[in-house]
Amino acid sequence: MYTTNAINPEKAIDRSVADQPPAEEDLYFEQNPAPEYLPEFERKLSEFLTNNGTRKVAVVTSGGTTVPLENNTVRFIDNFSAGTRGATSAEYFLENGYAVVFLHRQFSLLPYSRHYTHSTNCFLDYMVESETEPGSVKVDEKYQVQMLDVLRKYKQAQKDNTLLLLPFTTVTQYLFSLRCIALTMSKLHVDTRCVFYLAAAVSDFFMPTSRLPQHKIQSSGGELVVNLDPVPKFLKRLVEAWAPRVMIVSFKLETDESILESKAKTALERYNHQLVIGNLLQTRKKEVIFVTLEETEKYSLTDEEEKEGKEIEEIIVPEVIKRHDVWQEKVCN
Ligand SMILES: CC(C)(COP(=O)(O)O)[C@@H](O)C(=O)NCCC(=O)N[C@@H](CSSC[C@H](N)C(=O)O)C(=O)O
Repeated sequence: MYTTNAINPEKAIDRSVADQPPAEEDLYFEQNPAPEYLPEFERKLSEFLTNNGTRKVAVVTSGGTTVPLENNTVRFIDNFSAGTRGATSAEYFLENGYAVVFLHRQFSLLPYSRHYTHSTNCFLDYMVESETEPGSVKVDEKYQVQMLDVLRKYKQAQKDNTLLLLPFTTVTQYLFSLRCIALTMSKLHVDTRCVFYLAAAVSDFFMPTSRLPQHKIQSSGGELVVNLDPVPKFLKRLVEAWAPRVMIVSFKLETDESILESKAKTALERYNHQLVIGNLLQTRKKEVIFVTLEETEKYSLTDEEEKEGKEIEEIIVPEVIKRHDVWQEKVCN
C-alpha cells in the first residue's frame, strides 16, 4: 500500500528544491480561472469511482478543445475532432469490462448514440410510420437487429453505472478537468488500475485571460491580429506528478506521414509516458501505429474489413488493454 499527496496539486509537485520559479504549468492554473463546475465535477467523479469498486478504469478524452477570442465568446479557434475515435474506443473499453470516464467536447459524438446522430446517421432515417398502428412510429425492420444491439449495450452501461460523461469546451476547462481526474485517481488509489487514453485534440496555443477582450471584437477595426501563447506541455506533469502510476496513452495527429513516427517518439522522450498511437488525419479510420521507445507496430483494416464496417478501434483497444495488463503487473509488483 502506498500513500500519496495527490489531491493537493501543490503537494503533487516536488518543492524540495527551494525557491524554484513557478513552472509555466503552475502559472497557467494560477492565471486562468478554474471552471465553476469543478467541485461538482470532482464529486461526481469520486462517486462514480467509488461505485465501480475494483473495476479497471479507462479515462477517454475525446473531441477538440476551443480557444475563445473574447470573454463573452462569439469567436473561437477550434481543434479538429468529431469525437469518433474517443466515442468508439469508449464502447470497446466498456465491452472489455472497463468503467469509462468520458471527458468529451460538449455536443461531440458520444458512445452508442454516435450510431444514430442528428447529422451523419440521422436517427429519423431509421424510423418509419407503423402501417399496422397508424399514428405511431417504429424502427424500420431492416435496422432492428443492429439498433437493438446498440440499445442493449447503452442500457447495460446505464444499469451498471460504468460510463460517466464529463463535458468540456475550452482548452482551460479541459486541462483543469484532466488534472482533477488524475489527482482524484491517485487520491482514491484507482491509479494502479487506470489507463488514460488521450484522444482529444488539444490546443497547442491559447489566449491568456489577461489579454482576452471582454466583448465581441468589432470588425470595423479592419484586420484582426491574434497573438496566442503556447499551452504549457501538460503531459509531462500528468506523467510525473499528477498520476505517476497510471498508464498513459497519447495520440499523435499528423498529416505528413514522413514525420509521424519521429514526432511520436519525440513525444515519448519528452513526456516519458508508455505509448503513443500515431495517426494521419487522412487515414485515421483505417490505420494507426503503436509507438514505444522500443518498437513501432502498425495496425490497419483490410479493404474487405473496411467494407464490412469493421472499426479500427476494435483492434486498437484490445491491444491497449493487453499492454495495460502488463503495465499493471509492473506497477503493482
Ligand atoms: C483527433 C483524432 C484524429 C480523432 O479524430 P476524430 O475521430 O474525428 O475525433 C485522434 O485520433 C487524435 O489523433 N487525437 C490527438 C490529437 C492531438 O491533439 N494530439 C496532440 C498530442 S495530445 S495534446 C498534448 C499537448 N499538446 C501537450 O503537448 O501537452 C498532438 O498531436 O500534438
